[in-house]
Amino acid sequence: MTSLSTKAVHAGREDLVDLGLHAAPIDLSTTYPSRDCLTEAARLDEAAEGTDLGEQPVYARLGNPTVGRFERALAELEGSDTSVAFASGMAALSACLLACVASGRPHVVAVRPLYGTTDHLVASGLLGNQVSWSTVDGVAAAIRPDTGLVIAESPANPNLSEVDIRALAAACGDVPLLVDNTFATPVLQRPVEQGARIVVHSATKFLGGHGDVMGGVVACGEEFARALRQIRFATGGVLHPLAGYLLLRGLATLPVRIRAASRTAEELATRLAAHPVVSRVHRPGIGGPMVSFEVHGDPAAVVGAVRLVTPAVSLGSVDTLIQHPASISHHIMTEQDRHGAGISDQLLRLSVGLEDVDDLWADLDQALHNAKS
Ligand code: MET
Repeated sequence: MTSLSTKAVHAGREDLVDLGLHAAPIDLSTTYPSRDCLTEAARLDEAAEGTDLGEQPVYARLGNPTVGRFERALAELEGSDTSVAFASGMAALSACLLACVASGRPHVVAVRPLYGTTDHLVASGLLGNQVSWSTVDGVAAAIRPDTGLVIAESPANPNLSEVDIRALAAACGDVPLLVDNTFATPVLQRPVEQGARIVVHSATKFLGGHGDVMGGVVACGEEFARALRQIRFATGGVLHPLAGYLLLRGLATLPVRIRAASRTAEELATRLAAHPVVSRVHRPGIGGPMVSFEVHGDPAAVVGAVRLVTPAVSLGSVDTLIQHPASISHHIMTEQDRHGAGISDQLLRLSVGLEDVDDLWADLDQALHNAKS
C-alpha cells in the first residue's frame, strides 16, 4: 500500500478476509481468562516494561485488540513505527509529559500558540514539568541538559500559524520534537517525514470525524511507545474499544473529508476576506478545513447568530462549527499569555464541514451582520 487513500481504507484491517469478516470486530472484554497463572505473571511483567501484549492483554487496561487496529492504522498513516492510543488528546499529551518527568528530563521547550489546555498543562507544571517558552529561532538556545521535549503545534490552535517542522527538528538536536498534528491530519502533513519524533492527535477531531468519539493518540518510535504504554498501564487513561472501532472507521474517510472540507474552507476564506465586518482572515499555507478570522464589533454576537453552522467548541466534524477562542478553547490561559501568543479577543475559529458552500456562506454572512456594533 503506497497511497494514503488506500492506507486509510485498509490499514488495521489486513486480517479481516482471513477472519471471514468485513467490519472490524469489537472486543469489549475487560479481562482475558487463562488457566495458566504463571504465563499471566510473565505477561504482566512484559506489560509493565511497555510491551504491547496484542490479542490477549490479560486485562483491558493493558491493551485491547480493537484499539490495536486503530493504533496500527494511525501509525501507518503517520509513517511512524507505532502509535499508542489514549482516552483523550489531553491524556495522550499527559503521558508524553509524564514520560519526560520519569526519564529525569522534566524540562520542556514550547512554541506558542498551542491549544489552550495544552498551554495550561505545560505552564502550570501540574505534572512536574518546567517550561521555557520560545520562538522557533530561540529553541536551540533554550534547550538544557534536562530538556525532555520540544513541543509545537502546526497549524496551531486557534490562529492557524505554522512552524517549519524540518527547521525546528534540526534545532532540537537530540531532544525529541513533539508536533501536535490535530489540525493538519496525516492527509496534509506527516511530521515524522520532517524530523519530528512524536506526533500527537486529539483523535476526537478529524480522525473520528463525526463529533461522536473522544480519543487521543501518540505516533512515535517503539522506544518512546514503551514508555507511554508503561504510563498508560499504570495510570489507566485507555481508549475504550468502541471508540477504537469508531476511530478506525473514521480513518477510512479521512482523506475524502479533509479534501472536500478544505475546498469549501478556501472559498469561505476568500469570501470572508472581502466582507466588511471581517478585519483579518487566517488560513494555513498547507490548507485544510480550518479558517480563523477577526471581526470588527462583537465576535460573541456572530456565534449567537449562526443558524446552520453549529455554535460549539471542538472541530473536525461533518458539520461546520464556530467558537470564540478567548471565551472557550483558550479561556483557561491568562489574557496576557493569550495576547502574547497572538490570539486576539476578536478572533473566531471555524471548522468547516461537508455542507454546501453557498448555504454556509448565507448563514455566515447574516451572522456577521449581527457583529456590527
Ligand atoms: C474545552 S475547549 C476545547 C476543545 C478542543 N480541543 C478545541 O480546541 O476545540
